Amino acid sequence: MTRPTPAVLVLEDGRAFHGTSYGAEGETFGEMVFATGMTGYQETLTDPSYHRQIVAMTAPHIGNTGVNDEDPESSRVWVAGYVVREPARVASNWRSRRSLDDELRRQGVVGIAMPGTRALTRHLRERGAMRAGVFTAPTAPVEELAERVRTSPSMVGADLAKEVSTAAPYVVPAHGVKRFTVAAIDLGIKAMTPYRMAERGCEVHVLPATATAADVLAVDPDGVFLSNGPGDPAAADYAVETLTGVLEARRPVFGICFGNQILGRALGLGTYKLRYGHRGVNQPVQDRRTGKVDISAHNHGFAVQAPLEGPFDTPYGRGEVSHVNLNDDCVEGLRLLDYPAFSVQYHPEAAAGPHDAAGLFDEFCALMAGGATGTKGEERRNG
Ligand SMILES: NC(=O)CC[C@H](N)C(=O)O
Repeated sequence: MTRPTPAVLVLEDGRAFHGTSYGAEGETFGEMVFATGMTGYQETLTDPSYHRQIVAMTAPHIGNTGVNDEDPESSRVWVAGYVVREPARVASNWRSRRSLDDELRRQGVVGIAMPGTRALTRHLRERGAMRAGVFTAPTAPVEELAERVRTSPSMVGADLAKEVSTAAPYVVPAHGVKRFTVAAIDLGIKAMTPYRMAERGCEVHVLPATATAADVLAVDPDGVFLSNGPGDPAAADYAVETLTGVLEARRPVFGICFGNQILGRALGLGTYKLRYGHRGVNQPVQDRRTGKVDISAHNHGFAVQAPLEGPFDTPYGRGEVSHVNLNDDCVEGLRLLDYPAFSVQYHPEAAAGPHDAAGLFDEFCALMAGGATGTKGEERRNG
């Protein structure tokens, strides 16, 4: 048996964790984040929102069910690096096609298996988000590697949606009878999202991140959807501009995660970086209209700054914070009261994850069925 290759994870503050190489060998840099889901490592790895992030899994065994060809959320692994405690020695599942180790190697994803994932998570919770590097077979001392980590790009100010978005538009057909046309702006969309809309009779026209309002309106959509995506929402002015054009045209709008942040910005709200973000499948979110709590899937490092108490003014009438996270009171949803638009900071498409919030897609359909308050709705009602 060959000896495992040593590897080291180095944080920008100089803290280092030793282990062995997992996946491809080499070196990689990114923002260090931890994900707490006990299941769904394939969906995590292929979520474009993790672009340029090194993801540590807090669940201690990863790879147990191998890799299948059905669960990926996109055509490739997006994480910049992968940190696990103990890789499964045997992959066992009827859908498994290959081991996770092989898949990471095939896709050139550098990772580390190390005993310290719990210590790492506690460190990030105490010190906050920071950059990191994974180095296999390292030859330089840790302090030198930390110096290199400190010269790698920061997540604050990073405009990444364009790097993961589709190059060309495509259409996901409605399942069964078509009820609505949706224009979905792909800022890093996950495969499950158009699927959830298609199951509800939506024909989904997925458009590149740089689509203009004119491109969106050319689809003549009943509703416009803004997806999740990587990077700092404060850097995505083009998406805010497109959404502003859509809002001026008074089409119904629904946004998820990055989409929630972009809607917030279009309403004149700011965004900020959370201390260490929410990534996992058991975050409690309360719908403030009903008091109902959903257990929900999350992946966000930024959040919208909005007044929690009472409606606030926006260029499109009154808005309110519709959902809050019960762990930290962070804004988890926005809703306009005088215009058919809403968004959530979490993932109702939830694969993997709880399905408590799947009804939000029905709410979007109900908004589209009600028609826009503007031209298209009027036309439908009159014609
Ligand atoms: N999943 C997402 O859409 C993430 C949005 C944004 N990149 C954040 O980290 O907050």
